[in-house]
Amino acid sequence: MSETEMKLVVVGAGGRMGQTLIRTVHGMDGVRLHAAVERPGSPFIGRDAGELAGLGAVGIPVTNEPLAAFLHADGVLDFTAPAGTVEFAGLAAQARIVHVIGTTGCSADDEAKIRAAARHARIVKSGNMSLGVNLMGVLTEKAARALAPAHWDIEILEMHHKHKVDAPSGTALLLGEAAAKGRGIDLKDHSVRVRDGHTGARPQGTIGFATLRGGSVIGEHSVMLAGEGEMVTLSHSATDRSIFARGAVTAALWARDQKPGFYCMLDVLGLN
Ligand SMILES: NC(=O)C1=CN([C@@H]2O[C@H](COP(=O)(O)OP(=O)(O)OC[C@H]3O[C@@H](n4cnc5c(N)ncnc54)[C@H](OP(=O)(O)O)[C@@H]3O)[C@@H](O)[C@H]2O)C=CC1
Ligand SMILES: O=C(O)C1=N[C@H](C(=O)O)C[C@H](O)C1
Repeated sequence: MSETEMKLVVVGAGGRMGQTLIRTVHGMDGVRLHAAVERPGSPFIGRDAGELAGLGAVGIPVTNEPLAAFLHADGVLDFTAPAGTVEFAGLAAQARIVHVIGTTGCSADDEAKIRAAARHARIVKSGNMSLGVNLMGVLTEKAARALAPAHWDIEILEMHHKHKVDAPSGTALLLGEAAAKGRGIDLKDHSVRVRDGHTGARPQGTIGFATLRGGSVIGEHSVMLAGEGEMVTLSHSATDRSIFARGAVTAALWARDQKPGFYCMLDVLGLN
C-alpha cells in the first residue's frame, strides 16, 4: 500500500453504482478504498464492502457515519440521491476533500447548496462521467451551432432501466445544455419536457426531450437534429456501468491537484 495512493470513500456503497465503484477502485492504480458508507437502517451496514461488491473480503465494513469516514480520506465518490449528496457536499467541505458527484435529479436549491460547499471542497459534478458521453456533448454543441442558421429541430431521446427515479436523465439534460450552448440560448426557456394530447405544431427553436424506462437498460441516449428531408443522429450506448466508475475515479485523481471549486467532466477530460 503506497502513501501516495488516494484514499477514497464510496457512499451509497450497496447501490448499483456503489458496488461498481468498489470494484473499480479495487482494480485501478493510484487509489484505494478507505471506507464505504450507507444510510442508517440500511441492511448493508456492518457487511464487508468487498463481499458486497463480489470481490471477497477487503476488511472494510460498511458504516453509517459519513463524517468519521471522510475525516482521514482524500475524496468521496457519490452516486446516491439528491438529499444525501447535499449532505455529503457539506461534510466534504468540512473535511476539505474531493467530492465527485454523479447523482442526478438535483433541484436548483440542491445545486446552490452544492456550489456553496465548493468554496471549501473540490467538487466535480456531471450527469455522466463517461468519456463517450462527454465527447458526444462536445459534438452536440458543434452540430447545434453549425445547424442553427438552418433552423434544424433538436430532440433528445433517452432510455434507462425500470428502477431509475428521475427524468429526463442527467445525461439528457447535459446534452440539452450542450445543444442550447451551441445555439446561444438558455435551455430552461426553450426545453419541451412533456408532450401529450393536442399539442399544436412544434415551436421553432425548442429542444425536446423524450424518456423511456424499462428492463435493465444501463443508458441509451440520442440527439436527433432534424432538418427538411434529412436528419443527423448522435448516439451513445452504455453497456457496462464501469465506464461511469472509471470516469469518477479519474475525476477524483484530477481534482486532488485542483483548488477548491466546482468542476465538470469536461474540465477533467480537457474538453472544455
Ligand atoms: N453521473 C453518472 O455518470 C451516473 C449517474 N448515476 C446516478 O447515480 C445515482 C445512483 O444510481 P444507482 O446506483 O443506479 O442507484 P441505486 O438506488 O442502486 O443506489 C443508490 C444508493 O445510494 C444509497 N443512498 C441514498 N441516499 C443515501 C444517503 N443519504 N446516505 C447513504 N446512502 C444513500 C441508496 O440507499 P437506499 O437504497 O437505502 O436508498 C442506494 O444504496 C442516480 O442519481 C443515478 O442517476 C448513475 C450512473 C452513472
Ligand atoms: O440512473 C442511471 O442508471 C444513470 N443515470 C445517469 C443519468 O441520469 O444520465 C447516467 C447514466 O445514463 C445512468
